[in-house]
Amino acid sequence: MNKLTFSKMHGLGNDFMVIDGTRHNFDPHTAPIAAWADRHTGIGFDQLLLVEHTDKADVDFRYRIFNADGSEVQQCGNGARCFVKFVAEQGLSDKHEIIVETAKGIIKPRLNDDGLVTVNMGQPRFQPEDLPFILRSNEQAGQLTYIVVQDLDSAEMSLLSMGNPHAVMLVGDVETAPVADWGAALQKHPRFPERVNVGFMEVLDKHNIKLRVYERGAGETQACGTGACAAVVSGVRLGLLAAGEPVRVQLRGGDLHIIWSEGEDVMMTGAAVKVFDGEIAY
Ligand SMILES: N[C@H](CCC[C@H](N)C(=O)O)C(=O)O
Repeated sequence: MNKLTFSKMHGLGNDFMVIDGTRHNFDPHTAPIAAWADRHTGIGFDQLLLVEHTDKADVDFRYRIFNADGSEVQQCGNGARCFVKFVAEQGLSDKHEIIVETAKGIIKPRLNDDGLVTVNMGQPRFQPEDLPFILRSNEQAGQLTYIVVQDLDSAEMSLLSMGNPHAVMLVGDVETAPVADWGAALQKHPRFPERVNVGFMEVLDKHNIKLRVYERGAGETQACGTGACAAVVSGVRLGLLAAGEPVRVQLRGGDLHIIWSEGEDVMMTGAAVKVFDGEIAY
């Protein structure tokens, strides 16, 4: 039997089991992640976050992310804010800003004096191979939007990567948006060989949006950090949101503030909360 200590944390209700892989000999490929993720018979979380050592120069930690279905993915924005708070609370670093290696790039989370966390999420990517998605013969790479056809309906979507893949569509009202059925269908649409996170964005004005996200491998979550970044990038590119100025993203679980302009890194600021510490034998 293995004994494993962990912290339960969340970023705006997007919740995590966080494990210190520098102190535990933890193998994510044999651990029962999907069983632990179950909210009735397990611990209950959207993603499992793993802190690991890295041998890369100028990088403090490696950050690995596993969805509730057990799939390992490239990025998690809400998780990044919890990651830096966990690292500080566990005494793994005394830095306020750490440099973190993920499967698809470097991010820099920073603990602010006001208790919020700001993360440099790096640059968005727009090429088909970045997500990946399959380009149709009548489309060009780097288009602002693409028409994704699902059964007899079609949706005009922005397609981009924040390290993980996102498809963002504009809706008139997030409350009535077809999140459950379109989210589930588009998440596994054949155009996305590694599936995709599906965002439903309602633009209120140049500095405010509402957003719901049906996450790959987890379903609709209370909030999605990379989804909020992808929505703001999409809105700025479409000329609907202010470039280089804070945009307030209202998610089910609370607000994130995102800043982006063409060619720049995406900056995300929001809360990170530790709920409890736990131990599990498996
Ligand atoms: N479901 C995502 C990973 C978690 C992203 C989300 N929780 C965030 O805060 O960015 C994916 O499969 O790419």
